[in-house]
Amino acid sequence: MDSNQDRKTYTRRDLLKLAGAGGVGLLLGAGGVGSLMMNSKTTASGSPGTPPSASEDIVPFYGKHQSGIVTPMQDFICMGAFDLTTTDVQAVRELFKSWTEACARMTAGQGVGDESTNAFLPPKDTGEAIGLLPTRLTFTFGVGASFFDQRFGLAGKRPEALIDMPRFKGDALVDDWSNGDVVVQVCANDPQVAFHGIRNLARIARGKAVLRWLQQGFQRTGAADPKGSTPRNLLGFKDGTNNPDVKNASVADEVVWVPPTDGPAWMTGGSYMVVRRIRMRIEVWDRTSLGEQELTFGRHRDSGAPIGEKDEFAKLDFSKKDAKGRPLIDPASHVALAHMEGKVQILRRGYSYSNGIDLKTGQLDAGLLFICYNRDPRKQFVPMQQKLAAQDRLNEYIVHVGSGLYACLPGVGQGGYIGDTLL
Ligand SMILES: C=CC1=C(C)c2cc3[nH]c(cc4nc(cc5[nH]c(cc1n2)c(C)c5CCC(=O)O)C(CCC(=O)O)=C4C)c(C)c3C=C
Ligand SMILES: [Fe+2]
Repeated sequence: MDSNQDRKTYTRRDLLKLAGAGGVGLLLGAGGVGSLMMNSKTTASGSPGTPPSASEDIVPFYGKHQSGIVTPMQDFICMGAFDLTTTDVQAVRELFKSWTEACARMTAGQGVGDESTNAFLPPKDTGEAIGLLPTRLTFTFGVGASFFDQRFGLAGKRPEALIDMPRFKGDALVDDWSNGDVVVQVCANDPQVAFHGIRNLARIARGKAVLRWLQQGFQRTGAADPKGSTPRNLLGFKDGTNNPDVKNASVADEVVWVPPTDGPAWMTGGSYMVVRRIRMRIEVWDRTSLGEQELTFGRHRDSGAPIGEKDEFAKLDFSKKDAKGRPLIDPASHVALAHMEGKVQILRRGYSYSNGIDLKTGQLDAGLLFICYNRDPRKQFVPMQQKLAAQDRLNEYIVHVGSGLYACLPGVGQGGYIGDTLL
């Protein structure tokens, strides 16, 4: 590494401005952003005790609702479920307090805990996010049905909507990839920042909780698609086109947030998160004709438009017929069924995953980490999935292998902690 001679000192804000203008590449040689940031006046983000980085990289952790639900999707996810190993509810409360503190710091671009200077102790922060911006890091916590079993004396507080998920036709669920006492969805625009988030939560949990399952996921990055068009799933189709517009608060209230009238009171402002790990039979799909693929979804692959239309956002009109009088959008297509006659909506927030290959078959182990939020899964996700599981043309190409339903806690106020309305 060269010396600091002749190096102009840039603030983080300077750097972000240049990045926005596309100037960083011109300004920096192979030493790149990291070296410049480490030598700049501001200490590297991620090192304990440093000031927060530029606001555009921060999604506030504290608020009425948890972030990571209606806030815009980031490019990467690292999601895991923990099983509690303690049976002491006070220890769970302490864990949730420690997690809150760590999340508030990490989302603000700081490391976990105070700076570690004792060479004889392991550092408090694991270090892989030192020098990295928080890249809109969010943490979203939920508790599963097992959180309300006899261990913590919370059985009376289990929400009625937190049902045991029914078995759906075709399910091939693996227990190791399902359920869990506490789920944490960690999203960021950098995979290492997201991984650092969940890794440090697991570290803090030592002696109180262990990871039961973990799944990383991705979508196209902002760098590859600066316009931010609808991302494509691994079957090549635009996925998310007809998601409800939750920027509109009344839509979010209708579809996502638990109102006081639904109860229990501690869930007001929370939501229910459904996770389905859905493996895709990619090799079969890749041998399927374009016509069949489009028939399966009810949309054109390249434009994302409903069959017979040109515009991705054209209204789905199931009454339209072709020259032979057959519906343009097949009634057994994915969108025709998932549309639920326009009466039921969910907020989808899924990511593609790729876990290498299945060593037994040599086939790709890849698919969709399907995540959705809804106000009451008994009225939204469950009837929708029942219909899809029974009739969807897409079922030929997918299999559900993991599942979880979680009560997503309300947001945390300053000075509060995750789950403080429940614990
Ligand atoms: C039970 C809910 C749903 C599951 C499970 C699900 C799996 C799944 N979906 C795709 C790809 C697409 N889904 C699309 C639309 C769509 N999907 C659901 C629900 C589930 N999908 C809904 C509610 C909708 C919107 C229906 C509407 O009213 O228009 C689309 C089309 C584009 C879009 O609107 O997003 C695609 C593509 C896959 C690959 C998959 C399982 C692997
Ligand atoms: Fe779908």
